Amino acid sequence: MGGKISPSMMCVDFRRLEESVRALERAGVEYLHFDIMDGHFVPNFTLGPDFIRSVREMTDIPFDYHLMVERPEMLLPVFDIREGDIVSVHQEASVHLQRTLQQIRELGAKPSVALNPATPIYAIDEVMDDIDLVLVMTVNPGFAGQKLVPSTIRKISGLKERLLAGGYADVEIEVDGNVSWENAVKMRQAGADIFVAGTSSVFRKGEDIEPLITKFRTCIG
Ligand SMILES: O=C(CO)[C@H](O)[C@H](O)COP(=O)(O)O
Repeated sequence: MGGKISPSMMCVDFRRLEESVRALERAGVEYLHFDIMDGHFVPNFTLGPDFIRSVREMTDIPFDYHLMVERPEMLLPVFDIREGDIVSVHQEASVHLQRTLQQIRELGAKPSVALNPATPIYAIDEVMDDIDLVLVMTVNPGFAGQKLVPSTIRKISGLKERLLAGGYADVEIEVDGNVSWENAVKMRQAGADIFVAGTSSVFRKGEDIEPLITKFRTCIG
């Protein structure tokens, strides 16, 4: 099975939101990635619950919530989280990480831990039974259009080996940050399963989304 695509909704042209969602549906993307930033955990503010709910009314594509916020457990109730959605919380931001992951599971969603580039993979050893995914940040979170942190490619392959050796082959690896055509190929070879596609690949000024998604699929096939 090929890699899955989760387009970064902070990179959409908001003036053409509905049109973009329709194009993503036609292109068959597996998820929509919502970058939720609180101005504390990361130095930026982005998508809030009202915006995300308005997209929920447009489509049945499963949502991929990426909470780049402090104390994510406080915010879980404000989002319309549904069965089959992904919810990622940062290891660095959640004091009671295991409890938060359980809360996500109880909502019927797939619990995921996100790791900043400087966070080692062993930081999630004690919650391996509580997760369906690991989100490896390949840039420092906060802004689109950044350059890849090169050591994160090695981190993806290290994580893949650790998952296989530990009996967690079903845990998927998602990658986010400068997932360009070239970087996506390297990330796929290293073991990534789900690719957050942003300004580096499928959201380019003046270009149609569908052919860009088709091209992106050839990189993660
Ligand atoms: O979470 C993010 C940054 O924190 C964005 O999803 C991502 O970086 C956007 O993609 P690109 O790097 O391709 O512009």
